[in-house]
Amino acid sequence: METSLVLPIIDISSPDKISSSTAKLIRKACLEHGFFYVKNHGISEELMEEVLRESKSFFNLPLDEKMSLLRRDLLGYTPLHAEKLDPSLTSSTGDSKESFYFGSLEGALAQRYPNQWPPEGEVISWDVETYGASAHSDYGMVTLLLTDGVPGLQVCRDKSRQPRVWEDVPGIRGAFIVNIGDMMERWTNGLFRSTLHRVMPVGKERYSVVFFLDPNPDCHVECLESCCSETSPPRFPPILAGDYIKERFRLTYES
Ligand SMILES: O=C(O)CCC(=O)C(=O)O
Ligand SMILES: [Fe+2]
Repeated sequence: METSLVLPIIDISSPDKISSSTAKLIRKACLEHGFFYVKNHGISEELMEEVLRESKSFFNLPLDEKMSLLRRDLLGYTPLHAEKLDPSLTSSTGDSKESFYFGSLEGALAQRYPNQWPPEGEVISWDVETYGASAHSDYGMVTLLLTDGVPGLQVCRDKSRQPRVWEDVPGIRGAFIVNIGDMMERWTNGLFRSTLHRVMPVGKERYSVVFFLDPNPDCHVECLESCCSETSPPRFPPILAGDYIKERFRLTYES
């Protein structure tokens, strides 16, 4: 059964003076759902709309131009059906989703993982395609999601329950949807929840822009002292962030 989920909407205006009550609200949302909205984040609606417009222009480029930017070392273009976010699915076709990944613009990470960009002035307009992403949780720490308002995103709050119960997460104009990723779940010993989610096709094109905040590749991710005790020992072995992400990508692209 699919219902709409009412997630907390957290006002983060004045981040320099973020009050302890706001921090408490964020903590509560991470404990309860691993998903919430943030509003008054300081990014203008014009900029959010422009980013969605540029995305449409990029994905409307001829396939051979997009393929010339094919994903190398995690970053670049991934064509339709190249990813299967739920590697356990037995169907042979991957997700009905095209992506363009880019990372840091400067610094050591940008040198290690160079971005690929289309030539300037190449992006034009509109296309019709349906995007879907099979059930998965995100790999990193925190994800910020901007959608064009077309529905499709659903979460499953209890991944251990069968059959899975999926609830719609509607977009809220001007707000970002925020969700916790697996490495944050590992750090907090499962206290902060990395919630299973998916995107259902809704019969029309849908654009989303996603920011994945990941630890640096050489970061050791292991249970924080404050999140474990004798009665609640670490549930996940320590991992190196770079190795973990690479393995998740491998499963996504090779299954
Ligand atoms: O497009 C969306 O709403 C979510 C996309 C997503 O879950 C992802 O890229 O990890
Ligand atoms: Fe996701």
